[in-house]
Amino acid sequence: MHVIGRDDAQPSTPSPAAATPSREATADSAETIPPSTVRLGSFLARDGSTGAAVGVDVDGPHAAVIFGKRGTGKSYTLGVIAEGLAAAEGVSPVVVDPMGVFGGLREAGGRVVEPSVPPAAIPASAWPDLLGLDPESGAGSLLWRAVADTGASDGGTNTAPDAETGPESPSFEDIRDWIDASRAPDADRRAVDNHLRLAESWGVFDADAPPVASFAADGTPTVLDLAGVPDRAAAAVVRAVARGLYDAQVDGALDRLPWLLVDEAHVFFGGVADPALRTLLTRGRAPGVSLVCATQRPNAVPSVAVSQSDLLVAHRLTAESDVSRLAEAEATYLAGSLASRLPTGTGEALVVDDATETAHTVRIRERRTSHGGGSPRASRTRAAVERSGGAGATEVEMIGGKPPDTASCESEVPR
Ligand SMILES: Nc1ncnc2c1ncn2[C@@H]1O[C@H](COP(=O)(O)OP(=O)(O)OP(=O)(O)O)[C@@H](O)[C@H]1O
Repeated sequence: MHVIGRDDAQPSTPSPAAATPSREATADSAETIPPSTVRLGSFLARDGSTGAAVGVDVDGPHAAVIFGKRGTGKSYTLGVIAEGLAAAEGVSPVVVDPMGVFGGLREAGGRVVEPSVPPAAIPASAWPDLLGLDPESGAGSLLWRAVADTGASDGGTNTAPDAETGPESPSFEDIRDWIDASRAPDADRRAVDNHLRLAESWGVFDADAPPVASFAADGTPTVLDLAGVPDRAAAAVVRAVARGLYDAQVDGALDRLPWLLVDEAHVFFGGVADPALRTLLTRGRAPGVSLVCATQRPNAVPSVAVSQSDLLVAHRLTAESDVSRLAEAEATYLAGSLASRLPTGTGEALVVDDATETAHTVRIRERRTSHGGGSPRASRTRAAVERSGGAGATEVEMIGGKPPDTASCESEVPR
């Protein structure tokens, strides 16, 4: 098997896990999978035939991006990697699932949780931005001071959560009490109260929630189900989890290497989660935290996501701006443009490997667990099949993830 992300000429120091054969090997007896390797697929030749198996190294930490226009297989590929991580030793995958399409990972022993995080997991300085308040306004600075003084962390620079107990987190009630006792103008206090009620309504904060490192504590693949959760609330969870995993790993609180896999990653850059994701991209590999970001909008993720990634998986892209982001990955060792080498079929991808300084076309393997994504088809709804008398239909199902939830729209600040 050709292993991407591992330079065999300069092998990394083998971890204890490296000596253990992957559980994937027993799941797929037709092929022996080297230890600490996730099977990705097979080389794809120009004539459409497939060649030798291709795997991804998971012995060491990596930063990876998966690009592709809608329906080309990004989420599916992210799921393939998650499945492989679920079978590998010494790693703890955590999947951010904004569309509710990774529930099938239960079949690989995973758990799906509706995550809640302690308010302290978001630094006081980020709260005004999170709730849409100008930090320099009266209300914004009041909120900042209230969260800071009631004990929220400073973003993890010196109050990394303990894996067992975590830091003491203020509750919304504590923050409100502080504001009530302050001598701030009534208008500011009312504004902050309204915004706090909005944050409470998201249902993602809980002062008694376990520290976020617990999502990666025991190696069980964890899917953070954020379907139907407003974007800003989901971003708060991603910020808390990305930073929490980083801090826990720096503190040596985890006994496995955490992997954070983020689907629809463009939603999380540019908002409150942005600094934590950038930290993982630029500094995550030193302590051993991996990040995999999948997006259909490469132009909406920062350049640093491409420049810091040692692994790039590109499915079909057509938009000029997205293709130009891909061009940023064109290293001197790659002959010609990446865009001209992009495959066109669903589940096919160009894989650029910085470790071996090569690019290959790969057919991504099929999932062993069910995939919840895909495009709903009117022609395959129950109504359409019943009308046609069921002709040609072997199974009546709605293909796709969770239906859009009206609750997912950002609600207005309650008045
Ligand atoms: N490697 C593959 N092998 C077999 N089928 C695949 C593969 N990749 C994708 N598919 C098929 O293509 C469909 C679309 O894939 P996927 O849901 O990953 O698209 P996507 O690029 O994430 O799209 P979106 O942006 O809409 O989420 C899947 O439901 C699956 O049926």
